[in-house]
Parts: sequence; C-alpha cells; structure tokens
Amino acid sequence: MGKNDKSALGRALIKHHNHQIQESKEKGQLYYKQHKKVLESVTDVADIDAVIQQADDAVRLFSVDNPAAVNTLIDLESSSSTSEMTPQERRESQKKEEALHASSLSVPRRPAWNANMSVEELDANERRAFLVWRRSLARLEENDSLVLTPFEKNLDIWRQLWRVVERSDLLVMVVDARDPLFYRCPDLEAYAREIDEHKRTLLLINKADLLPYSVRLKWAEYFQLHDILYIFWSAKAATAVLEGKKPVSSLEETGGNDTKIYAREELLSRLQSEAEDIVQMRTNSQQTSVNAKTEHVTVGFVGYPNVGKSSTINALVGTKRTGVTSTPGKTKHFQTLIITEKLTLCDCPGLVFPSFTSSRYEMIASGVLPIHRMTEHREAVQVVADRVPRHVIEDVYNIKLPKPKPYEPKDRPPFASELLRSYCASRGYVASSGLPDETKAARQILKDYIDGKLVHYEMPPGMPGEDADLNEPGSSESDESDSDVGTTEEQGGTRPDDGLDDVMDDLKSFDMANGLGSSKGVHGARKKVVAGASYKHHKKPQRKKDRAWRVKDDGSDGMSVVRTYQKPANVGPVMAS
Ligand SMILES: Nc1nc2c(ncn2[C@@H]2O[C@H](COP(=O)(O)OP(=O)(O)OP(=O)(O)O)[C@@H](O)[C@H]2O)c(=O)[nH]1
Repeated sequence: MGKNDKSALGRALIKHHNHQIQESKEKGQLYYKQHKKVLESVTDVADIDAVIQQADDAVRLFSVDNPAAVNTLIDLESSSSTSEMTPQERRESQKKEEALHASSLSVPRRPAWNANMSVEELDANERRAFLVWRRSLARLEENDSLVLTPFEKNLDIWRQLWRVVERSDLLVMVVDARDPLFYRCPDLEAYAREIDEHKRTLLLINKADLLPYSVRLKWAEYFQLHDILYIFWSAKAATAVLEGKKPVSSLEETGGNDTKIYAREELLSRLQSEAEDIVQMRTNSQQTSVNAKTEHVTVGFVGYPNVGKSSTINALVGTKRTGVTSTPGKTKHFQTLIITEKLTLCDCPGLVFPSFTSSRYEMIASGVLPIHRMTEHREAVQVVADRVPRHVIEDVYNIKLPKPKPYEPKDRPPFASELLRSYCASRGYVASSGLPDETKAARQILKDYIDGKLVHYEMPPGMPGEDADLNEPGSSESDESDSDVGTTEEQGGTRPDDGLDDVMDDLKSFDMANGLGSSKGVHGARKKVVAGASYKHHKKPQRKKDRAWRVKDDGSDGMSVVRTYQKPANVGPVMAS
C-alpha cells in the first residue's frame, strides 16, 4: 500500500468517524428535545419566544403543498389603535365586546384520534389544532376593547388536561370559595359533555373555611338557581380533622346539606355516587346490559393553579401524596390515585384558562400567577387595597393608613402607595437605596391576601355585600363612586367647600410637578387627571390591555400612580369566619 493510499484511507476513516459523531449528536439533541423537556407552565410569552416557536412548529407541521401554514401563524402585531375613549366609554365598549366574543373564549379541543394513528401523526394533529386555537385567541387579543387573561400556552399542559377529562367519569372543578366564578371555566364543562354527553362537572368550592355561613347560604342559592352541581369543602379543615387537630363535629356544625362543608368521607362517597350515576346512565343509553353493576369509576380534579387541588387530593387519600405550597403551578403531571377498588382519583396540573374578566394584577393577587413574576407591585397591591376594607387592613397589620383628602370620597380605598409605605414604616423595611422596600412589603401583603390572612370574598352576581352598610362612616356617598372609574370628576362637584384650599394646593403642586405651569385653571387640570391626558408625561407607556382598567391619580405622595377609584362590584364585607 502506497503512502497516498494510506492517507486516503485515513481521511475516509476520520470522515466516517466525524460523520458518526455528528449523527449521534443530532440524535441526542432530538431525543433531548423530545423526551427531556421539563413540563413548564407558560402564561407569558415574550414575542421572540413565540416567533421561534411558530417558526419551529410551522416548519415541522406544514409541507409546501399545505398552504394552511400561512393562515395558522399567530400575528404578533397587536393592533396599535389608540382611541381616545374615556374610561367609562372604554368599559362599556369592553363589556359589549366581551358579550360578543364570549363564545370564542374556548379551551383547546383535542383533535379526533384513533388507536391506529402513529405517534407522529397524533403529535402533528394536536400541534396543528393547538396553533389554530392560539390563533383564534391571538385575534381576540388584537381587539383593543378586550382584556384577555394570560392563559396557559404550553400544549403539553393542555395534553395533560385532555387526558384527565377523557378518562374521568365525573370532572371536579376545584375553585376558591372567595371568588368561585373567577375560577370557573364553563367551556371546560361544555368540552367534557362534547366528549361524552353523560360526563358531568361538579364545582368543589374549596377554602370554604374562609366564608361565613351567611355567604355560603347566598352562594348556595345562586348555584341552585343556575343548576350548578356544587359542594362546599375545606381541604384545610379536612386535613386538620385527619391529623386529629379538630373534631369532625367542627364540620357538622356548618349548616344543612346545601351549605355545609363536607367531611372527607362524605365527599368521597358523594363523588363516588355521582360518578356511578354517570356510568349507569352511559350504560343504560348504550343498552348493552341494562342492569349491569358499575364496577369502577374515575373522578378527575381540574382547576386553576393554587386553588387547593393537591391539598384536596392529600386529604382524600389520607396521606401526603402531592406537594402543597402557596406558590402556584408546582403540580406538573397528572397523577392517578387509587382510593378503593371502586374509586380512582386523577389530579391534573393547575392551568390558567383563557378568560376576559381579570387583569394580570388580579391574577397575581388571586394566587393564579406566581408573586415572583410581579414587576409592577403597586398595581397588584392596589387590587388588595380595593377589595379589603381599610379598617381590616389597619387591624390586621396594626397600622394607621393616611385618611382620604377632604375632596376625595370618604370611603375611597387606600392607594397602594399609602398601604405600602405605611407597611414599610411599621416593619422597618428599607431598600439598599434608602427608600422604603416596597417590593418586599408588596410580596408579604399579597401572600397574606392569598393565604386568607387579609380575609375577603365576593358575593354572587346581583347580590350586595351582606353588611355593605356597615362600611366605614360616609359610605353612602361611595355608591356613586362605585359606578365607574370616571366618576372622580363628578365627585369633584360634591366636594365640601372647606376643602377647596386643599384642592387648589394639590392641583398647583401637581401642575408644577408635571410642567403644566400655574396658569392652568382648576378645571383644566382636573380634566387632565381624570382623563389621564397627562399620563404620557411621566409614566412609561402601558400595555394597551391594561389601560381600560385604570385612571391616573396623582397619589398621596405626589408620585404618578395608576389606579382605579372603583370598588369592584360584589365585593363582600370582611368578617372573621
Ligand atoms: N384556608 C385554606 N387554605 C387552603 C385550603 N386548601 C388549600 N389551601 C392553601 O392553598 C394553597 C395552595 O394549595 P395547593 O393544594 O398546593 O393548590 P393546587 O391547586 O394543588 O396548586 P397547583 O399545584 O399550583 O395546581 C396552599 O397554601 C394551601 O395551604 C383550604 O381549604 N383552606
């Protein structure tokens, strides 16, 4: 063998070797991509991530001869229409649009499948259907008048839900008793019925220990009126009974069948009998064996993050099987738990359903989005300040909040800035900059709100808070301020004359601070505050979706604060339960 032959063989061997390494690397990466992906909830998608994901999916899913690809891409260009509507007009238009598009607010459906399909085919079908669903919601997001919640965008999490819905006879939607309708997803109930007309959904009103009896009674009336299957439940109380910290009788005293908080055994047997009824109805309709005895039933648990699914499962199983913390989103995969040979429970990871009703800050305050994702803490704390009466905050924290100015409604909720600063002052929270550590304070206040230390609850739609008249003195004037964020201007007309000097002083300093000069008249300046016209001067542009919820206020400290004067409708008063 000549020298040249030797080197040619060497080169060929090296080439072959390199090729093999390259091939195994690619295979490894593919494997890593397909199998080692950590299942993570995605509610916020930075535009660049969405673009990459779209490109990735589009390349994988659509061949050249499938023009559907073009139509399925999500248009990230949101509409930049900046209409100059007043807050009231915005809210009205938002309400109309919400009613108009309510039917578009769906959960993604799993495309039809059968056992003969290959894994790749199944995967491609599901991805394609998911993209179409995302596209329909992206269109809604482009609508300037709508505020869409940051919903779950990870297909793999929805796949977990699909499986739980498919395998369950009875679907239990766990909701937080403090605001059950916020956590309810009617379209999921509809989806369950589409899969099987006999499937039913039961609303498990967890954390019922945070509701007084009278409020449970009102909710019971509401659920019965609307033909909603429900049960009041407290995973916390059930766990305390299991651990011997509370007697079972503590639950028995909680009212009649419609309003009582179920004990563990009662809940298990009710779930089993409801599921057995469903199986029986299905069997009857198939007319296979009319009197066949139901052998085994499965009950699936679904719901938003942090509503207490894991706590419920742990209480029902009797031992700690799933992790419980106040950080939302730690249950990652559904779990199947065999309770008896006749009853199996299935726990789905918590997921955020698409909805119109809430802002990002409400979702943080409601425990659905993790507190650590919070960037604008004042906005989230304002939700707490709007919902928990001033005197309750003062009592719980043993602080004194600044009183409203003479020209402000006497019962206006505290500003987030006031609450944060008073809290920081009382606890000595100081940041390294030497300013009050508002971030630390905000986290603690939100945690207390989520954990129920700052007690609050909503009343059923159309029902007033049970002791609305027991609010702080002067509340009668407040009803006007409840109607809309734009009412600040009207309230100006009823302000006491003796507060005029304060008004003038405040407006002067506001004008000076905003470079408006002293030549502007009072009304000119007030209009700007109400309409938020001077907003752009000193606040970075807000996401279009959030604007409808807020008006600008000069805050007690002369700083720019975006907040609403509006006390949300149906907020119940606070009573220790
Ligand atoms: N007061 C009260 N708190 C509860 C009750 N059930 C759960 N919690 C609290 O609510 C928080 C969330 O409970 P989890 O059981 O982890 O909620 P989850 O729905 O499984 O949450 P994900 O894993 O995010 O889906 C924890 O801090 C619980 O202690 C209850 O009945 N009453």
